[in-house]
This record gives sequence, structure tokens and C-alpha cells, in this order.
Amino acid sequence: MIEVRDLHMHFGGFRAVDGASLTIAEGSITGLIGPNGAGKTSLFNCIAGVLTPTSGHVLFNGEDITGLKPHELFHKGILRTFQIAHEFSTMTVRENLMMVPANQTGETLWNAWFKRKTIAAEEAALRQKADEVLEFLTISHIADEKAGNISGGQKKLLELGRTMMVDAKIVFLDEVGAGVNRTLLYTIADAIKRLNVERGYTFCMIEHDMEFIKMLCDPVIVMAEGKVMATGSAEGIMQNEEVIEAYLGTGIKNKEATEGLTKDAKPAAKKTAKKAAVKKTAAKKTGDAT
Ligand SMILES: Nc1ncnc2c1ncn2[C@@H]1O[C@H](COP(=O)(O)OP(=O)(O)OP(=O)(O)O)[C@@H](O)[C@H]1O
Repeated sequence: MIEVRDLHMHFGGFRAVDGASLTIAEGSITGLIGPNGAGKTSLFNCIAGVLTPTSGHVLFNGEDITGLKPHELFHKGILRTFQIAHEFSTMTVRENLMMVPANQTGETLWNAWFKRKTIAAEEAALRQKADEVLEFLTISHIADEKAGNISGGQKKLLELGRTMMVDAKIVFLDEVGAGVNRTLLYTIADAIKRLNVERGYTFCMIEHDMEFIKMLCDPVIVMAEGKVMATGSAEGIMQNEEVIEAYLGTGIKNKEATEGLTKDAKPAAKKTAKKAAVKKTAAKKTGDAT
């Protein structure tokens, strides 16, 4: 379980995360949504060690992990994927997977010369594991493709596959569904669901696509202006007036998210909400100094 307590991430005088508290329960697929600029990525980066928070705490099963670096969190099974998949483009898909586990014997020149048998055995085991991962993700057919040549959606699957090469406990997914065609989106959703149910992975995912959120996430946490404004089921969140207002107020760029969250809102209510939220944002930007 991850517990975030009163987390702040300030950039100069601007409070990107402004006292966020939330829980990611073990075994859940927790969605993190909110309008553009709500602070979701900053919060993710604080939890995953990419940023050191200005204040507040992140606990993992009761242990304070605030400020630990990504490699330290990696060894605890806490991994973060990025919005833009980070693959080694000139290596094959299989080789990309085989690169993930740390502390391989062949990593030093000395061992490469004198421990050849051990290295060969390790490589064979890694190759087998990589092939199992590819099969699980239904992308065995691209094992020998250069990673730079595969589609954006396949890169997202590869990113997910890399988390399977180590014993991941909690995986933070940053817009894993963004820019992916519908068919591949269902493959990704299916892989996430199976990793959750069959292998006990916990997920926390930032997503703008409400259909994707509805397919997978319970609970859904909504952030606005650096704070958690609501937590609940996807259906409940989509009916929540406050949430609808928050989305309208910031002129959200993502069409699907806006449609999903605002289709029931009345036109007059939309106008008032937009004015109120714009005022609130302006006040926040001018009134804060840290
Ligand atoms: N390194 C930084 N320096 C200054 N301001 C930053 C920095 N990173 C983020 N911000 C600001 O913090 C606010 C929150 O950004 P963040 O990326 O966390 O939001 P988000 O909810 O992930 O948005 P989106 O959905 O658009 O990706 C934004 O106003 C952004 O401009």
C-alpha cells in the first residue's frame, strides 16, 4: 500500500502539488485523473523518486520512502513508466526486455572472460523469461524487431513488459493509453487486468481517456489545483458536480475526457462553473509565495 500524506511540490512560488493526501490500496488499479495542470504528473514524480517533494510524506507499507531515488524504489518493486516509452531503439524488442534486470554477472569485463558458463546460463534464463513476457503480452511476433521500428502502442506494451522482467509490486503508468489505437488499447487493458488479477500487481495510472478508466480503475482519484478533490468509482466520479466543474474551469484539451465528464452538465451550470474555476486559478497563481 502507498500512502501519500500532505504532499507539496512547489516550483518557485507555484504549488503544482498543494497538500495532496491519498491511498493506493494493495491489489487495486487506481486511476488518477484531473484537468491539465492539476498536478498529476508532479505527484507521480514525487512518489516515484523523480522529484523530491517540497514537503509531505510517501509511505510504502508503512515505511517512509519519501525522497528515495528511482533505482532505490526499483529494488523495492516500485516502478514508473513514462508517457513517452523509453526504449533502446537499435536493440530488438527481446533484447530490450533482457536489459532490465540489474546485477547480471556479465556486466564486467573480468566476468565476461572468466565466468562464461555462468553468463551463458543467465542469458538463457533471461531469454526464456523475455519470451514468456512477450507471449503474455501477445507480441511474440515482434521479438526480433528493432524497438525503434515498432508502433507507439507496441512500445507501450514493451514498457509494460519491462516491468514484468523484475518483481514489480506497484507500477505507475503515465497515460499508457495515449495515442494508441482502439484494438491495441484493449490489448493493453487486458494485460493490465491480467497482471493485476493473476500476478497481484498494483497499478496507479494517470489517464485522460475515461473509457479506459472505466474499463480498469477502481477507485478513481480526481486531482484539481494540486489537491485531491474526490475519490470514488468511475461512474460516481463522472456524476460528481464538483469534478465536472473542475474540468470545465480549466479548458481541458482532451476531448474524450471532457465528453465523458460533461455530457450531463447543463449549459448554464457550465458557464458559472467555468467562471468560478478561472477566478480560482488566477487567485492561486497570484496569491502564493513559498
Ligand atoms: N519543472 C517545473 N517547473 C515549473 N512548473 C512546473 C514544472 N513541472 C510542472 N509545472 C507546473 O505545475 C503544474 C502541474 O503540472 P503537472 O504536469 O503535474 O500537471 P498534470 O496534471 O500532469 O497535467 P497534464 O494532464 O496536462 O499532463 C502545471 O501548471 C505545470 O506548468
